[in-house]
Amino acid sequence: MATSATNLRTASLKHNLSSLSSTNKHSAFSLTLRQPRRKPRFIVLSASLGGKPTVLVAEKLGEAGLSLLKEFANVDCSYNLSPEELCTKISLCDALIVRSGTKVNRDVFESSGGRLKVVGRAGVGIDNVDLAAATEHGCLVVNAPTANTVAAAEHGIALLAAMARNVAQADASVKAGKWQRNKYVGVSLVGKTLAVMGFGKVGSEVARRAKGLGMHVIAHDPYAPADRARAIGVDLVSFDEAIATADFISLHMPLTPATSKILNDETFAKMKKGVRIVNVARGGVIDEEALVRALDAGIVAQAALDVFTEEPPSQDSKLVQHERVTVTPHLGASTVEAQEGVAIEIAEAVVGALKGELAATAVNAPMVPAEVLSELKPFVVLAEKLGRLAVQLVTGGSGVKTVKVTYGSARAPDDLDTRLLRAMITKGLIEPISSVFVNLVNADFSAKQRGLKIAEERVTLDGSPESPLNFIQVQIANVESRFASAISDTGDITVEGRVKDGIPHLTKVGSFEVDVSLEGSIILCRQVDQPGMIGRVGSILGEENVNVSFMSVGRIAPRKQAVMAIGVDDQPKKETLKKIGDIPAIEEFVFLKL
Ligand SMILES: NC(=O)c1ccc[n+]([C@@H]2O[C@H](COP(=O)([O-])OP(=O)(O)OC[C@H]3O[C@@H](n4cnc5c(N)ncnc54)[C@H](O)[C@@H]3O)[C@@H](O)[C@H]2O)c1
Ligand SMILES: O=C(O)[C@H](O)COP(=O)(O)O
Repeated sequence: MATSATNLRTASLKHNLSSLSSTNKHSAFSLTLRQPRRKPRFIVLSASLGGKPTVLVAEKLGEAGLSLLKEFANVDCSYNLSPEELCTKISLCDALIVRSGTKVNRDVFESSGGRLKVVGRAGVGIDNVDLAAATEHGCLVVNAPTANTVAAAEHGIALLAAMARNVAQADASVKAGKWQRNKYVGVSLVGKTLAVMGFGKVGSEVARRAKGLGMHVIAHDPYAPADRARAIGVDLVSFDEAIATADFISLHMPLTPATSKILNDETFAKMKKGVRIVNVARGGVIDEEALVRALDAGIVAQAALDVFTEEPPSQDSKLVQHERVTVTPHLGASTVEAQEGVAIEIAEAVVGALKGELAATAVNAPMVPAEVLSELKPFVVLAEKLGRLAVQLVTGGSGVKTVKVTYGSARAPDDLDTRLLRAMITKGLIEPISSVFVNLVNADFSAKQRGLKIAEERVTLDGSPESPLNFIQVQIANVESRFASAISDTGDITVEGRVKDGIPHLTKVGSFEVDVSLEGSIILCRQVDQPGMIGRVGSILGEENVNVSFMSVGRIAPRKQAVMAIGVDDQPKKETLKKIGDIPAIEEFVFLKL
């Protein structure tokens, strides 16, 4: 077997391993442990002793939700509070409910003096809530992820049609006393190709509706199951094919490091001249300055935008003022029906959390006693990072649907509870590709919702059962990889890791053994093994001031193919990665964020 023949040599260039904590924005919440045979509970209100808890509703909430809240709590509806006013009020509140317009930052949690126990986000995105601060202050955050899906999809379709027929521009013109019938000739939707970018809850509803309008719908979503797309007559295609063939592009992916400014000068240049763009996802997925350039160059004929990098955008924004751009003030979720639904969903979640019940829409997780965490903590970090790595290696195929996790342990099967580890692998697999937040409470629910099946297998090893685990292996079946060497003999994307001296390490990629600590980010290169490779890559990174934390090379045999794993503290620039790719002996490489 390739692995047993692998000759592992590790060039440890620099050890900067002081912190075990993961650097991604959600990981601070991932350390929720299930205590065996005990039902986990969220924090229970202490401030409500002897009376009803107080819920501050800081943005308008549907009546049905308010009624539910009032049955259980004193409800203070105070809208348009300044940051200072919010901080003053919060010390008297046990829960806070907001939409996207209120910044719930660290100051809010600090000002609460420990009384604030639950923040409810009446909607999907929680970009406006400081999750790290919430968890540090023992405050649970819950959201309402499903009730506004249809509203967002309908708004996408409304913008699509309004844009194609110049509705907003023509309306303004008539109101200004003009009658410009020739100026506002539109384009038809029927028979045109719509590319839905992000085929999740909202994207698939948009696709369904666009089919009804007679459009030819394609979709790009590397993680969506092909059968779900097929079921509504949509072809899943690559990113390049989607943007190059579309007459209309509608964006429905979450804002993640991978999707940030995914529409930029380079990608606009690949689009059909005269393409029309709709964005009801998040402003940050478009490079807004590049969009203005593409509009002025005639590449993009029109755009219709509900969301902006900064909200509200500045009044003199060239994009907002552009005559071929239609804008709305983040109205995707704003229908009477959606807001009633969201209000009920969030009120139930907040009341449940105040009672100490588990919430399926919990975004973070409760703090747990340190002694419970201590044994599994490094494996929890390892599990999440392996999930993150594995999903970032996927490029296509039938979607991420089947994941096999193998735990190698010397402990008896009932002496190792893997639910936390499975939850963290699920978190790692789902979060980089969606707007869903996963923790121990909602992991299985989130996986099921996405049609993701996680099969677990235990391999009982000889040796001392002192450590709970020897290794964790994560395999994704029926997918293609953007790093072909990550596919092992079984045909699956395979990554394996171990904990060494308390630090999680990546120890196997595909059939290649490597050894790199799972911190910062990782570059994987497949190369023809030869002298000087570590030095060449190391000096390119050094010249660009990218700090290398670890480097190792796993090879099948001397001078044959090898995989080099390089841990880096900083994100290399595109040009730096290109220089590495340009080294003749390097056959493929990939940059992965942990
Ligand atoms: N304008 C509004 O008021 C409004 C309302 C609701 C949702 N939203 C936004 O719409 C977006 C979608 O929400 P949702 O509820 O459908 O989320 P979702 O998680 O159900 O769907 C997101 C989809 O994007 C896919 N995806 C991830 N990375 C991708 C990539 N690089 N390329 C292509 N696809 C990728 C995921 O696989 C997933 O299927 C989110 O950004 C959400 O915040 C906006
Ligand atoms: O994230 C969401 O749910 C949407 O963007 C809607 O945000 P809103 O509740 O502020 O309208």
